[in-house]
Amino acid sequence: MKTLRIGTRDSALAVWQAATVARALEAKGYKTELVEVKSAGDLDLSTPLSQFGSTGVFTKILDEALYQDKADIAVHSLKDYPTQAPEGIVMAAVLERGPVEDILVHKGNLDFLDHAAGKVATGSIRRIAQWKARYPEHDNPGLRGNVQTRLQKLADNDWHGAIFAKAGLERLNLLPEHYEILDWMIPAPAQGIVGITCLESKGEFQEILHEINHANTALRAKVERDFLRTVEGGCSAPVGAYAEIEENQIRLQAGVFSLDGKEKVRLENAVPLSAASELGISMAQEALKRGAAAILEKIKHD
Ligand SMILES: NCc1[nH]cc(CCC(=O)O)c1CC(=O)O
Repeated sequence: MKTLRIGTRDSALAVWQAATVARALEAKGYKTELVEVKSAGDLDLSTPLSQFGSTGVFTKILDEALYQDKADIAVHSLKDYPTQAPEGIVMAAVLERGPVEDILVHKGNLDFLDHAAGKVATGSIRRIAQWKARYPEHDNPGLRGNVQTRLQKLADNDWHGAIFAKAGLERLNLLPEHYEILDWMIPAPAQGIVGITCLESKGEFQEILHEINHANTALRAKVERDFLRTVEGGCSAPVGAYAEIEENQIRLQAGVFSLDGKEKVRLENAVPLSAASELGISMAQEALKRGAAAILEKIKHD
């Protein structure tokens, strides 16, 4: 078998994720090499992410690498990958989920949480909406860039804290001394999950990737992303979804939030594993009926 070319973005986190995929494949006896590419989302740090229009700003460049046969497979943070894969591309495997939580990195003093002048930086509309729901007086300065850049910006500014995915910091050994797990914040669908794509036409790569697929993680990701796909209708929306498998059941917690934090629809439901394929979709339909449709319509308008 020839060497598998693994496409990855060139950020430290992306390379860590791709190297982890490489190790898993090598443990199964395959040879690998990394092919690093830059993405538009990494190059233009001045534009807020929400203004790139559609989802997939980080991921298109790796889709291109597959189409152009520059890579055989491509490694993504699954939460950044569109819920509908582009024509001819399949999400062929996921690795076992890492930490799923959002965390608040702060400067050693949490007193600001009780004060109106609190400043907590994040570039994610899902995080802003949930933060505003809990701390309506606080300011949420925008924050973009890779993990190291964002930690540096926090250090350089007068902000009290900034929000991160625990997975990203832990994977790079950058978890700082002062942080709090935000157990009340619903994570992004598929947060903490590494996904691997290849061309649909390449059955041989799909079979290889199947060998490293983590089935439990794949099921949780499917339910969370089914919820997102059903509510979102293509735009990047403030949506959280978190699925857990317990014995023979799968439980989904999900939420859709208005940007000012004033409106929210939160749901939680558990069903037998045999009904997992319907759970995300039916809960999304329920959420839309209970007000999520109106929240999302307003966001599209503004
Ligand atoms: N949107 C950027 C992004 N994409 C994946 C991760 C971290 C790994 C993960 O959540 O799977 C991050 C950083 C963050 O959200 O703080």
